[in-house]
Amino acid sequence: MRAADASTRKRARDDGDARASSPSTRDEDALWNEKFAAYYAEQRVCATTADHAAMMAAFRRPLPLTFRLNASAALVGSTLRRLEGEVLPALGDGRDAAAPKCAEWYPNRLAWQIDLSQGMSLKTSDSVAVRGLHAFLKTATETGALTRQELVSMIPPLFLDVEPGHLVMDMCAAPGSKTSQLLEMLHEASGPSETPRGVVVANDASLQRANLLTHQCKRSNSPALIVTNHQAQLFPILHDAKGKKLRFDRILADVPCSGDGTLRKSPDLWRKWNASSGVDLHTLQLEIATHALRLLDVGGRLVYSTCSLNPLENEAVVAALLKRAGGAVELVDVSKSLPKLKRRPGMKLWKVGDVFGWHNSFEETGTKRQKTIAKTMFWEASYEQFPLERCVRIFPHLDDTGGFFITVFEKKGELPAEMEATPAVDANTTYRMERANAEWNEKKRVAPVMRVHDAEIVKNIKKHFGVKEDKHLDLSSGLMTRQHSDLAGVTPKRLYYLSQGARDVLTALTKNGKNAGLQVVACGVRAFERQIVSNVDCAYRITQEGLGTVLPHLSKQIVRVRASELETILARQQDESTASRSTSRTSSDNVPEEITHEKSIKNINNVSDGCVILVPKAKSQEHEREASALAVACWLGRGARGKSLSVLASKTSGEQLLYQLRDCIARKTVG
Ligand SMILES: C[S@@+](CC[C@H](N)C(=O)[O-])C[C@H]1O[C@@H](n2cnc3c(N)ncnc32)[C@H](O)[C@@H]1O
Repeated sequence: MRAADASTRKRARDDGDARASSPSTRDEDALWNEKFAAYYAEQRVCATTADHAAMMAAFRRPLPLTFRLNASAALVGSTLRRLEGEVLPALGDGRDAAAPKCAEWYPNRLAWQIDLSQGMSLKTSDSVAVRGLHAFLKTATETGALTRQELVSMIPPLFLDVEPGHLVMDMCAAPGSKTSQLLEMLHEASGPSETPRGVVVANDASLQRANLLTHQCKRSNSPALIVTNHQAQLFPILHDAKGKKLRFDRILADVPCSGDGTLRKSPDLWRKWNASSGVDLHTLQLEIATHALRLLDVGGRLVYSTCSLNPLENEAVVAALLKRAGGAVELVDVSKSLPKLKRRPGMKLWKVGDVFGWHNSFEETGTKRQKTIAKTMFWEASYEQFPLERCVRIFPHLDDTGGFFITVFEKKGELPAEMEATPAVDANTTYRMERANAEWNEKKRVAPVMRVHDAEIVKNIKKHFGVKEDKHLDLSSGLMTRQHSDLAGVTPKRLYYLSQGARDVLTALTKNGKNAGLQVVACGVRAFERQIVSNVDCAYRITQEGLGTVLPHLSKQIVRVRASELETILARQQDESTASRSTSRTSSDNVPEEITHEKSIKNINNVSDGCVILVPKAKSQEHEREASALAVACWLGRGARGKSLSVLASKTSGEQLLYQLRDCIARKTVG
């Protein structure tokens, strides 16, 4: 056992004591826990006393505001220009914030860090620049262009190396910041006009948190998302119709943990932390990681991560897993990935301690304590063979972040039989899992898991919108609903589109060909919505959320308009005063008043009433993608004032689209 060096610990605290120089808005005395400092000095998570002191000092400083722009958003360029050109320069004089920093290790300048002056509230600040930042963050977040996320939390998905066809599982996913990042990666890798073949299954044991995740990830408008509610360590083993195991290519196990790396964000932890914090979850973490390896395909990657510093939740879990797997998995050396990320290697040696003190071995630990202390927590000589230095440790003083731990595994072969054996499940749970589909997915109707059986519904949509199907869009098998569409007289309210991978998971079975009992909270993207109007020959309209998926496949009901015409329509939705209505119209006016150019008039006369998609004219072929990303779903109807167009997108989406349209007009990419 290593001797605790009291003087080292004292120095660590003294060197790290930032209280004298800190502003007084936070209760600085509350930002310290002697036992925490001593525990980690003894564990030697930092190699030197000075490093330990720097870590402790950094933990006492508030965390900067951080966010990430969505890389797969077609107009990410315009969001970045707005950020770098308007929002950040306004903060420029240093009064409200230190100079904003772009995280250099994150691809394409998409991750940012802003250190607001202490005590400054985004919402209620007196500063116009800070309120401008708040408004930007709010709109961009609501429209899915941006995610507020801690920098360290952005690392695990980057190490997963996701490809478009991958079946991806996020085992402990709520509230979902990493899930949305994974979805973005799946879409970005697929290309602009293609639906990814793969899926991200986002699971969480808490139904309440799974619902929160659904809400967060709705902004991704992705047909490749399934949200489930299972204990990750009991997630059903899935099989296809031929009885072959359906395994995942990529798995993220961002497991529940003591969270002591988040002290900067959650100062309450200073008071709550004790030496048993890292002990309580070790066994669950190991069970979740073990099951992750069962669900993973050979050749696949598992990323295990925690926001804890504690080796009992980190290296001890990794080493026990490697031992169990007996050579079937290896640690991936990611030292060359994200080269600008400041990191430290994993620990090769650790100790087991809790509120009762340090324990030399499992056998020496009293029976009372053995209830919480597990054998797998203890370091063993056989672990020397494992390259645990390949684990990645992030400390708050390295790059002004929280603390974090990440490990990347690759499955090289089948697991040993005793590890492969599905965890013992009691009869109640088996019964519940078998009944789950009926209970969850039909009676409660919480998720759109029923196929649209009525072929007429699909045929009608395809005909009305001139849908050209291919491997990226297959409405006949990809549309799902919450209601049985095969019952007489039922026209489901909403139709959701699911990627091929999402459908494969949703229809998967148990080994014996029974219903796999997936408890599905949400899935797919809402693509069509019922809107029955007497003179319109299709009972469904396209939603703005679904446009990204279906637009590349439509040949009818698309209207090319001038960018200025679309600008007027969107400005009117925002009640902009310049967009005033003309008063001289009558019901005989056959063209909406915003459509004034000859060619646009011809185009709008070529579509039938009902749902139409307005797309601004691209200035050249190379700007077609930008123009398509500005497409707006509208309703073309007739009222007392003649023909009119109303925007179907929400007002917030309209605001973002209007900003992006104006950006494209200024850059002359649409006209
Ligand atoms: C560290 S948080 C995950 C954060 C998330 N990955 C993100 O980036 O937003 C851990 C999550 O695990 C969930 N959880 C706890 N026990 C679980 C279990 N046995 N199986 C699955 N999820 C569990 C919690 O509800 C919590 O949402």
